[in-house]
Amino acid sequence: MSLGRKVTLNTGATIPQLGFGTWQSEPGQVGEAVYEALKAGYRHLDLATIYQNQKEVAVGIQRAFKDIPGLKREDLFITSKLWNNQHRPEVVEAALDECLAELGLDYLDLYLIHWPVAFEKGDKLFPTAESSNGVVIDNDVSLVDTWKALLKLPKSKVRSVGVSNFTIEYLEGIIKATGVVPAVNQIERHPRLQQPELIAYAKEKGIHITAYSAFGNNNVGEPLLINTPEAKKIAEQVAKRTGKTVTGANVILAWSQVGGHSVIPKSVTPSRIAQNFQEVELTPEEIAEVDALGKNRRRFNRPYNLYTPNWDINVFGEPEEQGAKYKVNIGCGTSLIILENPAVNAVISVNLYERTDGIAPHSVPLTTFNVSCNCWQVVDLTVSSMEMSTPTFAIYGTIIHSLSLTDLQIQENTLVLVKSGKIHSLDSPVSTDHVPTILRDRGYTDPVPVRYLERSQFLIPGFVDTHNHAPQWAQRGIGRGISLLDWLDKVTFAHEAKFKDPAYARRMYSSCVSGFLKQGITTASYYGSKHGDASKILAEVCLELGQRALVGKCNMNRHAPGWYSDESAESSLNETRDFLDHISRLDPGHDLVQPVLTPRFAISCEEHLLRRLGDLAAENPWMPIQTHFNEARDEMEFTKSLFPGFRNEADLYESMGLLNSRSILAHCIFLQDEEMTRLRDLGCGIAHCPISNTCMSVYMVAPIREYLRRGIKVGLGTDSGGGFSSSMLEVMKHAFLVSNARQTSTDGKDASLSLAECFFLATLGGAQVCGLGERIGNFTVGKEFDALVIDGVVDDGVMAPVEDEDGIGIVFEKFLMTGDDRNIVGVFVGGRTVRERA
Ligand SMILES: Nc1nc2[nH]cnc2c(=O)[nH]1
Repeated sequence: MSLGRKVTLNTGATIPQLGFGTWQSEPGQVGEAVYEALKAGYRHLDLATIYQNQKEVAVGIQRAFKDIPGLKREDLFITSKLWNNQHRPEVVEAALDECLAELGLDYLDLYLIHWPVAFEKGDKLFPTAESSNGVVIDNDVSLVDTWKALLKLPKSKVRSVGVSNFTIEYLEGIIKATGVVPAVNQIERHPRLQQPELIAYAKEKGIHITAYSAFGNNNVGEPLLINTPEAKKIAEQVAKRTGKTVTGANVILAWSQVGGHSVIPKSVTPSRIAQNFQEVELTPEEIAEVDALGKNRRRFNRPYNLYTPNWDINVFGEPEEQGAKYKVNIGCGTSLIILENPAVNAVISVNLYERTDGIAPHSVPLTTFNVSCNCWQVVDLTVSSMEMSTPTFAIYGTIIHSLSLTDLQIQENTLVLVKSGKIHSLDSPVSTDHVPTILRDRGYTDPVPVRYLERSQFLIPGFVDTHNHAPQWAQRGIGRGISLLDWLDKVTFAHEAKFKDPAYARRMYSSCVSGFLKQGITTASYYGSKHGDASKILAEVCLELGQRALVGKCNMNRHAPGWYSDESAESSLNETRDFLDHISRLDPGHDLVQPVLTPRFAISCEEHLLRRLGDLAAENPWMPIQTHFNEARDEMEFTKSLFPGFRNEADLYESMGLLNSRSILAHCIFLQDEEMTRLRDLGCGIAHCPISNTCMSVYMVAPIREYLRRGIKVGLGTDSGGGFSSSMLEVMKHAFLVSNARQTSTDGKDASLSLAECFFLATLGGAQVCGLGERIGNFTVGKEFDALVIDGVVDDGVMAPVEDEDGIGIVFEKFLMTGDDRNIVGVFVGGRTVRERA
């Protein structure tokens, strides 16, 4: 029998590792074969439009539904593939519809881009021109274009999307451009083409690998791998060891799944279909014997010079493909350098153009610089999207931002000019007629792209989340109404422990960071898990997706289960140092990502560890520090019992060298008078997290008005997962609500926070708490352009409707109180668009 193993994709769907393939299964046989496979127990079917047999496959599936008791659509995992003449974005959904119609299905479990090669769009599966004997390549549509189109496909029609025959370079390109990691890469893989680099890359990114041509290929006159004497010998050994009938095919199929991959053998012979399903497990020695079959590397499926009609394109970058005319058009960050006025040995001027649409270079040069050159050349440069210089552009419309706690500015008819990621100038009010003159006055003779906001739109600074536990992304909403320490023990540690697995970490962090960006959080101060490696991945994901972030490896060497605790103070420190080095190498200027020292809280750190972290803080006088501080009564009492020699938590952390103007102190519910004075004098910041504070066993309200009155810096935090919401709009509302409760409980002494004050705390206040007040938080000239385009009128939103008589102040209030991420239609970080709602 099959071992019935399934693995989880990065979309959360599960895929059976042993599947059934239909490539090269003739119509007339394939329907029967699929039916036999389903009867034998296969539940994963691999199909494709180009196999031209899907209508018959459909018959086999329907017959199986009738004959196999209890078999339902949701029991099957069905993959199909977009063919090469369907890459143009405008035809992708229609192609899927056609595929579903052929199969008689409502949805696919997985839809793949079959090849990183686009053919001319149209009815012909292999379009050819009279002038050549090869297929017509359409190199004006890029992989990024097609991938984006797949990402837009409705979930109702396809559950997961992925790619096939993609190299690392192509995967990198589409991930960098969209931030979305394909669920699957289906590749030729067998002992003679093991592809270790691609496998390692996929593991790190959380991409599942499905192997096709696992037995080799019988089109080329070479024996299938399963029929080689070596495979047969291993099969005999396994048969002897297990007492089962074992074929070479069983051996190769078992080998193919090592590492969690899936494999899709094809057969139309019922006995073989059934025998392939009799799975075996190999010992490490047997696996090594199969590995050894790979001595003579062989790729069987290379379109250039192998397929008929020929594909004149270099897909895998292998020596055999060097003569190909075309290279794959990846799309992301592919820029053209066009040399102007070239002269031998002269310094010449170069314009770097961004290729924005995959069709033609954008007409606006991103930047101009000089190089020495001694020949004519046009160079194709590949630059990652983050490395690419940010374009100059302007936005015209209403801007809303805070200059201070009490000064909210609503400025209509404003022109914001953004250059090199920063706010170059801000003119207000100006009429649209004057925009060209202003840009000329600023020295722009070439056209600068200007985005004119619509009447329902306005610009606000990006939100700053001062307290966020990235590894709690999947546990949001779990475990309310219990005490903090119980919640950590019963819910949280087990969730965070999963980040030991880098593939899980990458998958979860990609989802988390893009989820926060979508909600307008352009800066987050993240606690990682205790794992240094996973925390590095978190920082990498922030960089890749373009989010500004403080990222910390959580220090915790006691009062947590052994399976989720740093081994010792020393190992905790070593891992932290290694983590800091890594981040400094990743982003040496801390332009986007910087490390933050993160002792979880005093309960989880021995005194020695706290002191040594204090030393690290002193050695790195720029580095922020974050911890939980006076969050709950049980936590405070336990801390006191562990550190009886200190008057309070402020005294404790200050003595350890962890309290200064770089400290971000989460919660601060119960501060003694002396502590408030110390926080103010030392310039510490408070991360106010009203959602989690009101979700535990006790309803806790931090006296924010008092802190503000005393001049202590305050920002807002989602505290996502302790807080159930990852939306700063929700946090602002809660901040208002709990301040209202506080107003009542203090008989009006602590006035509630106004909406404008909450907005300040979510933007500039948060930036100040994170030590970024000079760089972001509002639209002061010279600051980096971290901004959100808000639209009060979106088709699919639920914000209170904007009425004709509503002034912009009312629209803003409606957005803060009733809007959500659907109203956030554009997100910029450092002048780069990191999110755009279609
Ligand atoms: N809210 C919250 N408080 C903590 N104190 C220590 N760890 C945590 C945590 O993960 N969340």
